[in-house]
Amino acid sequence: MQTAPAPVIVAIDGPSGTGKSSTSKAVAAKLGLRYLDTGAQYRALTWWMLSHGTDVDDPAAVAAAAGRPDIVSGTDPAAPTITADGADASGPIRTKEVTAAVSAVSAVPEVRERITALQRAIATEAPGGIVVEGRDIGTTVLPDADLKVFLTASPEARAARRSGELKGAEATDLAATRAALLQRDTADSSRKTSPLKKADDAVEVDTTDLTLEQVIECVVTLVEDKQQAR
Ligand SMILES: Nc1ncnc2c1ncn2[C@@H]1O[C@H](COP(=O)(O)OP(=O)(O)OP(=O)(O)O)[C@@H](O)[C@H]1O
Ligand SMILES: Nc1ccn([C@H]2C[C@H](O)[C@@H](COP(=O)(O)O)O2)c(=O)n1
Repeated sequence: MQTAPAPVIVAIDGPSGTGKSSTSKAVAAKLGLRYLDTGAQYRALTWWMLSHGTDVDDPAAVAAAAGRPDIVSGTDPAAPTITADGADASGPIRTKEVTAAVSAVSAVPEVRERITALQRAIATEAPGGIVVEGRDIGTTVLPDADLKVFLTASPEARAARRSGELKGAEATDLAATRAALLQRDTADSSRKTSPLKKADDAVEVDTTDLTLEQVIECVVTLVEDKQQAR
């Protein structure tokens, strides 16, 4: 009788716009794994705080509200979902207001403690394995992951990619897009608790001159190599 392969845990980290979400979703779909977007969890909590009058610039107020909403992530890579107290947060979490506030909210230790516990529970319960993407997955959330990947890309490439997703005047303002993502990288890398950082044992993939399909293929091969080596 054949035994089912042991679940595989894949951690994908990197700065904003390096392709973590697109790559992770596609890799999970190809390999039959679950998928968790941890940035969406921090964004959903930020959205809930903004909608409930929490002063997101006051770490004490953020800490006090950190445990209040129920944040639930659906982990099907073909249709990931995110809700806060039952409300669909998938649209509102992509607004400029949430993007501008999420680094401050996610820097608060009580927020990280709560969201990290959620992430670990989801990863442990994933049947067959999971691809988890974020900033501190390989270093803090899942330090025993079977494979850790750290995606990078030049600021110019990342700004051009992000610009392609925006509409109207925002889409053409490459310099402003570049400045905003570098500002978020600086905040995420310099916070005290669990900053954005490459794990020592992560494989770094520079995606600047790679197509999305090439990056996906590269990560699928890395996962398959790990599975075969077990
Ligand atoms: N290698 C690539 N070549 C060209 N475009 C890409 C590549 N990888 C991703 N993209 C595009 O860049 C944009 C940003 O990608 P994605 O959202 O996956 O990045 P991310 O690292 O998850 O960003 P964030 O951390 O801000 O959520 C998307 O429009 C995506 O289609
Ligand atoms: N593991 C994580 C994931 C995300 N964050 C914070 C920092 C990001 O700026 C923000 C939004 O993430 P994105 O949707 O752009 O991937 O959430 C974090 O601190 N740790």
